[in-house]
Amino acid sequence: MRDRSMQQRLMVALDVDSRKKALAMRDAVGDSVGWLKVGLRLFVAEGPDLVRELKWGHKLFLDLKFHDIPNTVAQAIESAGSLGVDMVNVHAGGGEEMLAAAANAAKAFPNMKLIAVTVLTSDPMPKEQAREVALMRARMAQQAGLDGVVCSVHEAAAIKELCGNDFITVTPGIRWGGQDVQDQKRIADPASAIANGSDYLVVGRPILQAPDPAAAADEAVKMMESVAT
Ligand SMILES: O=c1ccn([C@@H]2O[C@H](COP(=O)(O)O)[C@@H](O)[C@H]2O)c(=O)[nH]1
Repeated sequence: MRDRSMQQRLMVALDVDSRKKALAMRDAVGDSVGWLKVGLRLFVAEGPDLVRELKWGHKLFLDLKFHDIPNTVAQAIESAGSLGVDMVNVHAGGGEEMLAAAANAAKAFPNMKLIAVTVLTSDPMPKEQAREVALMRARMAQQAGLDGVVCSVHEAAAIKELCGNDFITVTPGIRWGGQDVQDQKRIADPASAIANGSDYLVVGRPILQAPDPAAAADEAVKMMESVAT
């Protein structure tokens, strides 16, 4: 994946509370990022219509971390697939049967990537333990037929080693230049993310709260490029 342009590997988390703010942020970042991520806040506020509207011009990651009984999650995956999103996720804590049901439902949408959250980047568990759990869940997700995982940069290289380079790693918890860590626990900068095998970097507040969001995204891209082969 290292040959793709770094903008195409950068996802901005649209953690805002209205359609108006989401569209304004999309326009502000423009093609400095390849992906928009819609998470709980925006989806609960604006619903599927906005997801349909946002998916033109950027790739769309629907980050709702489904975690429920297998049948319910499979149905939610079908709904996400019908929305035409490019990526959707479940929480690996839902277990093997839930992951397999999700993967089975996703088969009807071959252009949509299905990934699983391993251990939240905000989880305070010790790093070694987080790594162990993340590796175990990544393997379980792969065996269930998923395309990849959400993990921190600290686990990305080990997951690639265990599951292979084609198994997607999406890494939030990105901070640089002394930025406020906020509620994140396992963080890394954009260059380290690329160096550790992250395929996609998720950046929220460092872009959303920047005086110039496109400049903040460009800064991240520059750091990503500094270690690209
Ligand atoms: O383990 C996880 C899974 C998802 N996220 C999401 O990524 C962004 C990060 O936002 P920042 O403002 O850059 O901290 C946010 O939407 C989370 O819901 C995560 O952080 N960690």
